[in-house]
Amino acid sequence: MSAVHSVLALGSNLGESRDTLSSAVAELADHPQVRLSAVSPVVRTRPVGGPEQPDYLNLVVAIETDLEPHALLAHCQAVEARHHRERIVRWGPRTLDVDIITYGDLHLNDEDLIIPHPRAAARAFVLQPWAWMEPDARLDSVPVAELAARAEDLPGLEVFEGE
Ligand SMILES: Nc1ncnc2c1ncn2[C@@H]1O[C@H](COP(=O)(O)OP(=O)(O)OP(=O)(O)O)[C@@H](O)[C@H]1O
Ligand SMILES: Nc1nc2c(c(=O)[nH]1)N=C(CO)CN2
Repeated sequence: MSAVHSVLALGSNLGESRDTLSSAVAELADHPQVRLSAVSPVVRTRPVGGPEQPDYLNLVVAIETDLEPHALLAHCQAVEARHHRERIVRWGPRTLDVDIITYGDLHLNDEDLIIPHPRAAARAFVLQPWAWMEPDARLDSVPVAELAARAEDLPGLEVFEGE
């Protein structure tokens, strides 16, 4: 089977977020069945949902992978765990969050894994860095740049590094 193109979104708003994101990208790529193909600029974003909490740093990456979706989720969660990710409050602050946004054209709705990520289409903190990384990208056939322009959290987003 040929490798599948997948987009992952990373976020951090506790600890040394910039360093955490850099090591997380390296750790995601450090797998025999994962090849990193692109990394977006880093953006600083206002928290969407949840309690009052610090701003986030967010980025997205594109990978080519032979891992099947649940194995990829397990790999993402192992990387989160290495950064002492704890889930205390829904949408609350975290040292590291890694979400699977797309996995080829797959649509999946399992108890523990929904692809495309169900909230990605409304989140500028995912869509804008993705559109910068892959200007022709589409999510369910809608251009990602268009979705980003419509997202309510776009005004709070600024480039932190890389553009
Ligand atoms: N596409 C996906 N990527 C990552 N996790 C997913 C996905 N779909 C479902 N999940 C499930 O969501 C669970 C909760 O994830 P998590 O605690 O990271 O949510 P969250 O980051 O607080 O909120 P959100 O899902 O809105 O980003 C995970 O344990 C995982 O099983
Ligand atoms: N700005 C921003 N807001 C969020 C984020 C995030 O990564 N960035 N992640 C969330 C849960 O996944 C909830 N809210």
